[in-house]
Amino acid sequence: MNEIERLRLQISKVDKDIIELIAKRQDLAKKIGEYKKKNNMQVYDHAREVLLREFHDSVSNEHKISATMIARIFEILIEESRKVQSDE
Ligand SMILES: O=C(O)C(=O)C[C@]1(C(=O)O)C=C[C@@H](O)C=C1
Repeated sequence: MNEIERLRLQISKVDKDIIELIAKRQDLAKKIGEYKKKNNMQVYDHAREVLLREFHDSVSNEHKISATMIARIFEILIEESRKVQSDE
């Protein structure tokens, strides 16, 4: 295997980890959705989303990667959580 093949194999493994972690996140969001339903809580929680944004910015900065890029990714993930919770 040459260098680019080795690197591409590593990228595929990382992508698999990312997908598995996204599935785990969605599962947790579903459980939160059930809790919210039982306790008559709204799906959208602005304060929590503000806190998450600060947390994601801080972790992005620690790793010296674009906080804007990470914010865009989490926008999609959190939108999906809200969708999953509203579908229940
Ligand atoms: O923490 C919650 O209350 C969630 O429902 C999870 C989550 C998220 O995906 O992180 C989703 C929707 C809320 O507006 C805030 C956060």
